Amino acid sequence: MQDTLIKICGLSSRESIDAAAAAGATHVGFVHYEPSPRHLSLADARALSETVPDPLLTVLLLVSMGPDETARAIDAVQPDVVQLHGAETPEWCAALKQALPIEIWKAVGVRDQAGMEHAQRYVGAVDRILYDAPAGALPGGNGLALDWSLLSGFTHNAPWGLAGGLTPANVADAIRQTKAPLVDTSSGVESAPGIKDIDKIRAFCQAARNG
Ligand SMILES: O=C(O)c1ccccc1NCC(=O)[C@H](O)[C@H](O)COP(=O)(O)O
Repeated sequence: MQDTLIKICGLSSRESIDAAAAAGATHVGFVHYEPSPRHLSLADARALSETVPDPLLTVLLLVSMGPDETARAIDAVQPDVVQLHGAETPEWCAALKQALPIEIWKAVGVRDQAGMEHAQRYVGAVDRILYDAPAGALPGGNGLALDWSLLSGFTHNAPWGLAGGLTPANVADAIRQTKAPLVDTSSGVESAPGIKDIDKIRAFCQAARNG
């Protein structure tokens, strides 16, 4: 069986990137969304992404940005993946996927079975669907979990991942229950909003690898 992919999101320091790399994470996420405590300017996201060691992949998070702004952000940061975390439609995602040689992921907040069905509109339009809790104070990164039982018996027709409220204490259980091929965390490895905790990053990666 393939190892679970591990994304640590909302990083803002070289130290946390190095910790994620050393702990075996596969992806690191940079949030470009001004209301977020994890917001990075495009210049800061670019500077940090240049410090990301191979084979760690960089994910740029954008929220409901227009075409020109999106193109500017991607051009500035040069990520491996763009994670769209707002109201982006399947059509918009598909157009972006066609235009760019990088992966496009769509985060979708799901509350119930109908939400899971609705999310399937993105199959074929993106490279991965990331199932998250419904938006809270922020579109994502709220530390809220979705109902994992929605995923446990679900037939997936596209690559996917699990986000929302994952912590070092619950990630192994989440993987066992849902069989998620990728897990994503942000607030679960922080000591305060926007402040990553190196020990929690290590513990999360270890628990996910053993899950
Ligand atoms: O982290 C943010 O501040 C953020 C802001 C706007 C859109 C998305 C954001 N974060 C996304 C993530 O960190 C994760 O993909 C996901 O939502 C899990 O977050 P968490 O529940 O905190 O682990």
